[in-house]
Amino acid sequence: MTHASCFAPPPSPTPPPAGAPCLRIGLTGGIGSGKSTVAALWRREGVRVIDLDACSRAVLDVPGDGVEEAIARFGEELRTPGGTVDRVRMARIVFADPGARADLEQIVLPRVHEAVADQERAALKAGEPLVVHDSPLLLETGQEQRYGAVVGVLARREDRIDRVVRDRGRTREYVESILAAQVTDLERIRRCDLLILNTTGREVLAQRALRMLERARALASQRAAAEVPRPPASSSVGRWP
Ligand SMILES: CC(C)(COP(=O)(O)OP(=O)(O)OC[C@H]1O[C@@H](n2cnc3c(N)ncnc32)[C@H](O)[C@@H]1O)[C@@H](O)C(=O)NCCC(=O)NCCS
Ligand SMILES: Nc1ncnc2c1ncn2[C@@H]1O[C@H](COP(=O)(O)OP(=O)(O)OP(=O)(O)O)[C@@H](O)[C@H]1O
Repeated sequence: MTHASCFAPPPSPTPPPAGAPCLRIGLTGGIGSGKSTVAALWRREGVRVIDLDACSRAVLDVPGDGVEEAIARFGEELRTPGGTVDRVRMARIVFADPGARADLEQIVLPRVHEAVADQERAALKAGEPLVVHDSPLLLETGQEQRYGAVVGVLARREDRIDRVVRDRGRTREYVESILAAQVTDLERIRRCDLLILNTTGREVLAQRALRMLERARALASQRAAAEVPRPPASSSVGRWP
């Protein structure tokens, strides 16, 4: 697994630093699972959500040192006329080659980490009681111990493929190449504290998302109050509703 080396978790368990937002919840899920939809619903409830995919996109979509490092590694032919990185070509390269993907992660993930830390500081300054990380690679990068609760979103493989093809105009092959780079659903079930099943329509998803927000908040509060570290993955099996 290449992710961990460039996005190494801090020593665990990590108590929040003095004055830090007291609760931190992780929201994760594979491509097209509905994680951003859940994040949007939580935002509408007034929760501060930090979007790690957005932080990641900002590295390659804004001309600057991240773009230059990526171009130096992958070649001038990936530079767009606007001076950013051609994401479609980059996706073709890195989702076909784990070594290339590891190189890109070495460039992007430390910058994502910095952007997240900045946003956490802003949340702290604003006195937010809760921060959610919408973090697609939370499990792949072994970050569970940083969170009071980890919520996973699951959906059927075929629904996920159909939705990304339909809503983002990408090919089935693109989605499948990304699915192969992410942890399996079984692994998500094993390692998340709570799961949201996105297996029907948007209305049901909205109800489940709101219910799960309260459960996650309660679990994180409970652990914080008891100063109980998050248990290792094996003991979270079977804890989903
Ligand atoms: C390869 C890139 C340019 C492709 O861009 P594109 O616009 O096609 O995809 P987008 O970023 O919207 O991601 C699409 C899906 O792939 C997932 N994904 C992105 N990077 C990775 C990765 N390294 N491993 C597994 N899944 C990934 C995303 O979570 C999302 O579900 C881009 O995904 C990227 O820069 N990835 C490396 C940085 C990274 O690991 N980001 C993950 C979030 S911190
Ligand atoms: N229950 C649902 N019914 C219909 N469409 C849905 C449902 N849930 C999500 N979608 C749609 O499926 C697509 C994927 O959802 P979303 O963007 O929330 O997934 P994601 O997990 O954030 O994906 P990614 O990690 O690739 O960004 C979106 O276009 C979203 O509007």
